Amino acid sequence: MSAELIDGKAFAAGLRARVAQQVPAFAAATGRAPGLAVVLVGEDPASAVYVRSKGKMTCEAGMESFEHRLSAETSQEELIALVDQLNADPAVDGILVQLPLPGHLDSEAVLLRIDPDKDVDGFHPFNAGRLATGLPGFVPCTPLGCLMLLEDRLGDLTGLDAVVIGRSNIVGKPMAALLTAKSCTVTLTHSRTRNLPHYLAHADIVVAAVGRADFVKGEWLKPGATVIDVGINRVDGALRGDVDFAGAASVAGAITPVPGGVGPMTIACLLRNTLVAAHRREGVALDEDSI
Ligand SMILES: Nc1nc2c(c(=O)[nH]1)N[C@@H](CN(C=O)c1ccc(C(=O)N[C@@H](CCC(=O)O)C(=O)O)cc1)CN2
Repeated sequence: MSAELIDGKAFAAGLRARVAQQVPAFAAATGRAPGLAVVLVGEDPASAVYVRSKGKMTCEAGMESFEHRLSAETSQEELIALVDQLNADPAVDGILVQLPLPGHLDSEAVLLRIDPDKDVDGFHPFNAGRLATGLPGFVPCTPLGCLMLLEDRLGDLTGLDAVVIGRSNIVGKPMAALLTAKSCTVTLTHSRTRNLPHYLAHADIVVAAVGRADFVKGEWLKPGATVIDVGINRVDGALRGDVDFAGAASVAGAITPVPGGVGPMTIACLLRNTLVAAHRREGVALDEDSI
């Protein structure tokens, strides 16, 4: 392996510490801590683990955690009623509905119901539009975390060739928008792109978010490329990324591991977005770029 390992776990710990540092001043100004409400419907084991971590890390940062665990049989009306209640609650600055929802629920309608100014997941179409047009809003946590890791390693991204693999609303599309805003030349590819290696051969930055274990091969990469692996695929009980790590690590300049790369950044960025939401809602000044 010649590639440098990008330690997302360590970077995320630093980000959570920077968030925590800001909480006492907010509390002094407003008489309360920033509040994050997380809604889990059903018993998906991975979701339950993520929700538990979110609650724990929210409290560790000195913020207020409101956890709502609903049964798998919860109706659309019940879930919408809870979102309405959280929208109206002044102690709640951020609302997150853990995905995926059970199949009988309409995720799009639920996400649309969240107050865009409390949408710390950045999934509401208002926030997607704000990102696409360069207006301040909330950026989805996983692509925001990827961008932070890229800027930490590469500094100014201007002019770099970036290939994003995957066109989901949660990762691929916002990732492409963020890199475009940083003046990269961005190619958004996906599982049906013809001749993916052709695009990767020129890419200084590769963000793989396609949801297929070991999909990206080392020989497709430009030597020295920075590779961000968003994939979390469970294969025979083990976690695998979307990138064939061993092959890629012998060609890339730097690469995120799975686990310990992008994953921990997701929750750290959620805490960051909650802190930002709280300050914006209360009209308290915050240097958002310093966090
Ligand atoms: N409403 C949302 N739902 C989901 C999101 C999201 O951002 N908002 N993202 C994912 C799940 N997720 C957070 O919710 C998440 C995924 C992975 C990690 C993480 O730290 N992963 C570890 C490995 C953990 C493991 O063993 O499973 C790592 O990569 O090192 C944190 C959060 C889908 N749903």
